[in-house]
Amino acid sequence: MDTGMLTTMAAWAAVALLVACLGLYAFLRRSLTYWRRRKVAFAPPSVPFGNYADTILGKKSLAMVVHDIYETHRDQRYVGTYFMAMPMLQLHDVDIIRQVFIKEFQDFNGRGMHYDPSYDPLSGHLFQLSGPIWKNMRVKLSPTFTTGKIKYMFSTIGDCNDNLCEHIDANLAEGRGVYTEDIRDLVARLFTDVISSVAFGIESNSLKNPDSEFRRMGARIFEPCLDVNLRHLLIFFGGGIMKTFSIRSVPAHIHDFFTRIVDEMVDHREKNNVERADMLNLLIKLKNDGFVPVDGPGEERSDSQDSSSKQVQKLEKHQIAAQVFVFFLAGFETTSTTTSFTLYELAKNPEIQTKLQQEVDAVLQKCNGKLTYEATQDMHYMDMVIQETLRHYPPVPFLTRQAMVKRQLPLTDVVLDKGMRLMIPVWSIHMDPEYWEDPTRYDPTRFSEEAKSARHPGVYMPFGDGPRICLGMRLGLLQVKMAVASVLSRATVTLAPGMPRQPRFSPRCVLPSPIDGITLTLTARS
Ligand code: HEM
Repeated sequence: MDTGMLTTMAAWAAVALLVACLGLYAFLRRSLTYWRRRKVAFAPPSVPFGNYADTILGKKSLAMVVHDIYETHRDQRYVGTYFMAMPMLQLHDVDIIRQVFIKEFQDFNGRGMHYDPSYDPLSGHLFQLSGPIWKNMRVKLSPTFTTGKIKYMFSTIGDCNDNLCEHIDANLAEGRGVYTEDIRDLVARLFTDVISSVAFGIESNSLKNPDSEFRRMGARIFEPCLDVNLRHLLIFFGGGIMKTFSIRSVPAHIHDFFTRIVDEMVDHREKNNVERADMLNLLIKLKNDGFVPVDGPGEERSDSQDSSSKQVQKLEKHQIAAQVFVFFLAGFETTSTTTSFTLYELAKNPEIQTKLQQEVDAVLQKCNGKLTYEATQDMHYMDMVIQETLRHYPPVPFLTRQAMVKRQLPLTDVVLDKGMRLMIPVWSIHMDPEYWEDPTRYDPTRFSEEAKSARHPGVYMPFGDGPRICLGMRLGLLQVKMAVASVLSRATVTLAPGMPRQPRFSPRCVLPSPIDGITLTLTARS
């Protein structure tokens, strides 16, 4: 080919590229007028990232960007935003939010998240599903989390907690009564042990071995770095992109690890008729029978027990892997964040810590020093302390819902297109002075029965609300209580030297991740 011809081709290619760029720019500009055309107040977007440039570029966490929008549009009941060119509506009015969560839930039952089990089997889990597939799965899984089933898992959780006590006692002895620990890492390892044991029936041994395979996988899933952050953002808002480029919810080595482990465990248990007090056992029942039996007259019944539909309700093996995966995902990061921030706040608030220690001591005394399930239910001040932590540091600082049909936004005349995503700024509402006096003050008395009943029920939602409320709430709270009680019964916590009094959060993490970790000094109690 001669040089003239090459030059002409390069020129045409440049023109084509320019036209494509201009076309894309015009498309984005037009898309970004969606809310203006509908006369809905909106946060001014920019090309190409809409309102989320800082999050996509890893400069600010999604929760902070959502919070900035909340702060600058505080007077609006809802505000239009754009994730790149995709319009979303951020809801500020707590009455509208409650209608969406509860009363008109049937039209908003999705989170708008990516899932496509055909090439990404682990995406087919409860958190990412929507519509009838979600409903069917939720009905099947609900009996796995009844009080009876949680009691059934209690001894397993207790064993992991005993390891925590041994670890603290050994370190206190070695440090002659005082030592310093990265609490966030410690409890992440503890809960990795708890969840791998109650979900998979595997002793991951992460407390003793920080380099265990389960701990490495868990740490990688939530690592505060740009590629993990982008993958999480795509799961929330970029399902189309994920499908087009066959991007999976987790990197290949994590996908392979979880699917292999579950395959091996299911085969092993079925061949050897092994029964264990864990979730995998219950999921295998769902695979073989289509339902898990309820425990007694006080337990929740579920549609999954309708024998006429047992055939359609049986789980496939890949669905077991996805559900076990979400229990792992949802089960250790949320509880670690809650436990470590509770201990952090107790370290900053010694009077609250002393009061809680007194309650723990009294309850432990009643059960001869060995924590029982019933004893954990007797710790009422502990409940208030944990609830206040969850107000300050909700592990899931924002929630999403999706309009499953074209319809009006409840209590307004705004028409939502089918598929429209709704953003609920949980953390901003938890910190709004309109609902919480002096919101930055850590004060568990906000959660006395009297104070709770005097408040609008929609201003506190660390576990979400309505039919999609966290399925593992009771299990999560139990884990946190047991870990906090174990620490406080043997040590008093204070901030380690250099630990800031105001945590700084990583801009590259969808879930709150303190940049400085949470390092505390533990001093043996006399
Ligand atoms: C302190 C601990 C925890 C917190 C703060 C928490 C918070 C949440 C939140 C905010 C949601 C979304 C709810 C909504 O959209 O309305 C959720 C969903 C979920 N959580 Fe938790 N969670 C915790 C512990 C756990 C544990 C221990 C498990 C299981 C082992 C678990 C399993 C789930 C599942 C399966 C869902 C999806 C429910 C659905 O979509 O139907 N969570 N959680």
